[in-house]
Amino acid sequence: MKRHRTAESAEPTESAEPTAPTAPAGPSRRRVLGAAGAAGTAGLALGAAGGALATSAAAEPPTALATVGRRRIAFHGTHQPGITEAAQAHGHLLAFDLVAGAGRKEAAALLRRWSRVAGALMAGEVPPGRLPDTGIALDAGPSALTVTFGFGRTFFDRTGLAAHRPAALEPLPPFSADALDPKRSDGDLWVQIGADDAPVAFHALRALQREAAGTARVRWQMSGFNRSPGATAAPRTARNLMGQIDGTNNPRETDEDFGRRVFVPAGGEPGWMADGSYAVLRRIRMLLDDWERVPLADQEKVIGRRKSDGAPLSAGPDGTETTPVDLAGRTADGELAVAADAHVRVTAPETNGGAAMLRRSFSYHDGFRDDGAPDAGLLFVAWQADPLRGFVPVQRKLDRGDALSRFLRHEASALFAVPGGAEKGGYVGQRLFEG
Ligand SMILES: C=CC1=C(C)c2cc3[nH]c(cc4nc(cc5[nH]c(cc1n2)c(C)c5CCC(=O)O)C(CCC(=O)O)=C4C)c(C)c3C=C
Ligand SMILES: [Fe+2]
Repeated sequence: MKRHRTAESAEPTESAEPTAPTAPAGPSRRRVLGAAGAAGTAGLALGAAGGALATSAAAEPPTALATVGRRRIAFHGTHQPGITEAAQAHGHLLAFDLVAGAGRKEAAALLRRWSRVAGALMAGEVPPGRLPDTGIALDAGPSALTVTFGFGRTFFDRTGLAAHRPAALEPLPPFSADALDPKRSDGDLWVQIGADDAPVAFHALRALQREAAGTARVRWQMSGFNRSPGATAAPRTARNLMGQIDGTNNPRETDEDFGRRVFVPAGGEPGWMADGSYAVLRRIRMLLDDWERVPLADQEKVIGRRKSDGAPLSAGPDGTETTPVDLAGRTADGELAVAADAHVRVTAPETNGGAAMLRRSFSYHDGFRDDGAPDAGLLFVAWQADPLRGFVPVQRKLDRGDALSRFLRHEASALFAVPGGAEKGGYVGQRLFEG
């Protein structure tokens, strides 16, 4: 009988193949469940709580996982996971602050524990931990889980590592449209979790939070979502909560300059950030009540693309999402086809001295505000080798005159240094702590 891919059993498919094998050799969650009651394996692996959870399961070999559960992404590698892969259906973004008395040694130990836990979780295994596993993700495969770790500006002072702080972590400049909540901004440490299954994502969140106890405390947490795999007939670019296809003109891994735009080069400063990247996070609330009153043709002018299929307004009726935008294109009346303040014109690399970033965002909905408006929008996450040559110039330009900005409120902001990936047997940030 088929089993899903685990560290012990490989059943590769194109989408399930990790780019590199993961190190932890913990028991597969489904294998543990299937073997419950047999030779006490489950009790050993899960502790008392997990063993109790598993006793009702039949001692049968696990059946094949459905597509969503099978997909496994490697934890170890040149870059951390969660940057270049398509954003998953469920995401959690969390910032932690070190607790009083926790310094460099404690932080390094935490990153070591977090890396072990993340590697196991991403392989679909029961994570090692100081407490018995919660069992939240029992039965499920890896489900494309990724866990990504970053360091905020304040981390370096608190750990005596100020001399190693990247210059790129200078605070972002203020923008006129900012209405930032400091309690939901910044932070010493950042964890980005994504998975195509909601319990798998929450399981990771709890496992990582529990490992932090005594060293770091959650400062803020935001949860988001994207379309579930399989919801469309074929994989499509995501839509945001304004209904637009969003992500079309992202840099592609096949672009000649992709690596240079997104990742810090070897030989870059500081040395420990080689192969790392900088993540800018903005919680951007959408004024959906206002937006939804705007007629379709005007909504399309705001962006510069058709809503139905994402084709640029500079293309004719046969244009598609992938038709290149012609910023000089004119309508029959001689007007610019993509308006002077259209979002795609204002943000295009051509109008920003080549500035580009990889956008990998999650939508969010956190209920309703006192006035009845949805508290909903975009957890905008932008990846770049240098925020001063990616996010900052583009946001400055948006601030000065972008048709979309009047429907948006930037409510939280953070910037994190995300080091390169961990080697097998190593941990994220090792070069910072030990280099
Ligand atoms: C500072 C950078 C950006 C912010 C903030 C931002 C917010 C934001 N964008 C959309 C919707 C769309 N953005 C699109 C394209 C696009 N956006 C940015 C940058 C920021 N967006 C860039 C660099 C680009 C690509 C420009 C290009 O090269 O053509 C699009 C069009 C489709 C696409 O290419 O992705 C949409 C739609 C929202 C809703 C939003 C804040 C909530
Ligand atoms: Fe945008």
